[in-house]
Amino acid sequence: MFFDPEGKEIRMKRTDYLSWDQYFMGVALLSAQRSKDDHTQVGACLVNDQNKILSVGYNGMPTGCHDDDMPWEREGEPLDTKYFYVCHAELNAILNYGGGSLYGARVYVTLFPCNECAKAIIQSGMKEVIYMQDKYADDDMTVASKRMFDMAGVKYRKFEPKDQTIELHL
Ligand SMILES: Nc1ccn([C@H]2C[C@H](O)[C@@H](COP(=O)(O)O)O2)c(=O)n1
Ligand SMILES: [Zn+2]
Repeated sequence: MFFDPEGKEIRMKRTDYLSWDQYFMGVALLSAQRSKDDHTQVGACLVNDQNKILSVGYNGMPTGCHDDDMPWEREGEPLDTKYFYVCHAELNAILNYGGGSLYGARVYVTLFPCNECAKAIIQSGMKEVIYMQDKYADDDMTVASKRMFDMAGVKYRKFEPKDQTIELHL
């Protein structure tokens, strides 16, 4: 605390608050922590142009398909891997939204959208993707996503964290 010569407290404006990007990516990261995927946890947070959170999601098995009864393998017989079954974070966030149109919204996602989610993002009218990781950048599905985003006028940019940690004090 600081005081003026009369001993009166000088109030300082707080500067250590989260930016909108940090806040929404923080929500996406927290949502990802709900995923049972032992290899890649993904979280997504949909936000409107007034910075209101519309929906969140994470990668998980469809409702009624119990996590413990489903395969989480990455390799092997296709039917015995997770890929045919798991619902991606972005798609869950889109489907979890019960409020009408997502036109003009942006999506904060911890991993760059695959081609299937890219289609859903475009078709639901969202206009911007802010992503954290792009670990499958060289895969055809990501190349296809970027090709579609470019053609459809959906902007995408990498989230650049100021710090590597977001602290939660409970
Ligand atoms: N944008 C994305 C990309 C992937 N996912 C999900 C789908 C799987 O659960 C996992 C990827 O598994 P991996 O091949 O890395 O073992 O992430 C998603 O939700 N959104
Ligand atoms: Zn996807």
